Amino acid sequence: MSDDIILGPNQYGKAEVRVVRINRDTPVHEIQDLNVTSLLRGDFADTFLTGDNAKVLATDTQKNTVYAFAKSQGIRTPEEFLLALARHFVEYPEVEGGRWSAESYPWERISVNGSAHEHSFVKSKQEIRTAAVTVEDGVEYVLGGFKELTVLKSTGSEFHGFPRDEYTTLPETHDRIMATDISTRWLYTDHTALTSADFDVIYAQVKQAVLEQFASVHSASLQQTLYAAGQSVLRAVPQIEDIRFAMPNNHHYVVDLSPFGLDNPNEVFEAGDRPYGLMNASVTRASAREKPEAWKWIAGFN
Ligand SMILES: O=c1[nH]c(=O)c2[nH]c(=O)[nH]c2[nH]1
Repeated sequence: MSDDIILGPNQYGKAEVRVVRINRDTPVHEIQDLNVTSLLRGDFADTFLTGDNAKVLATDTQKNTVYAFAKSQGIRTPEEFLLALARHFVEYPEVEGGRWSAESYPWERISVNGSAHEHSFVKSKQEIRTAAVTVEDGVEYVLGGFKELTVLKSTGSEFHGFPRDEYTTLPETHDRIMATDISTRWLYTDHTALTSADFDVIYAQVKQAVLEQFASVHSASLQQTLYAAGQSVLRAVPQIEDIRFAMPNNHHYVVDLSPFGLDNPNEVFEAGDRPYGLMNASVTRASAREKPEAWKWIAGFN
């Protein structure tokens, strides 16, 4: 009896390969600390359908390749490292494309008597940098990004003018705390023209533009702040054509202190945990073709 079940889109590989690369070419060491995932797409139906592994490049081999490339190519930026891996793996005849992605954890030099130490570091997490390279139909797509950049402003945020129905209890506010953990990914238009320095420079430009907008926009909604941040990035960085955000609204509730005979003009808050508002949007150049290939299976951004 035949049925109508088929194998749909698929990929496989090694997730979360933790690689730390020290560059010791001079006494001033450099560190790159990545969490790399390699996922291959291509002529791999056999192993799913029958368990025939003749075409399967083992996930263990993919992991080893990450470590070997960290030595032989070095890691200048996450984006460049992932591009090198992608270009290597697509050389295999059964590999039609794939996704190579990374998180990058920041370390800064320990300061000793006011000087940056040569080989001692302290983890300096404000945010986690992310990168992803996708190859589909011979085209490379490069996403930069970061996640978990936690920000708060203690005034300069309002929320009112929303419709009220029988379930609405939220009071209108003209002064509130606004707080969020910014996650963003952006698509490079022409990554082939970028050098490693540019990837780092653009990363810093994006982060600065996003932070500046968060601080300086007098916000009528978190959605407005999100769009302003995206607009500012696209104006500042011509190499980016699409930037997407996920922003939870980390609510802060004014505590009612009147039972204790105390007033509370936005000074004491209960930091909410769950539930939280959640804003997702992409901000793009109207002239740019949509590129769903770059975003497919990027959780929360597609
Ligand atoms: O910035 C906000 N946007 C909303 O859509 C919303 N909804 C809500 O309850 N509070 C807020 N705040």
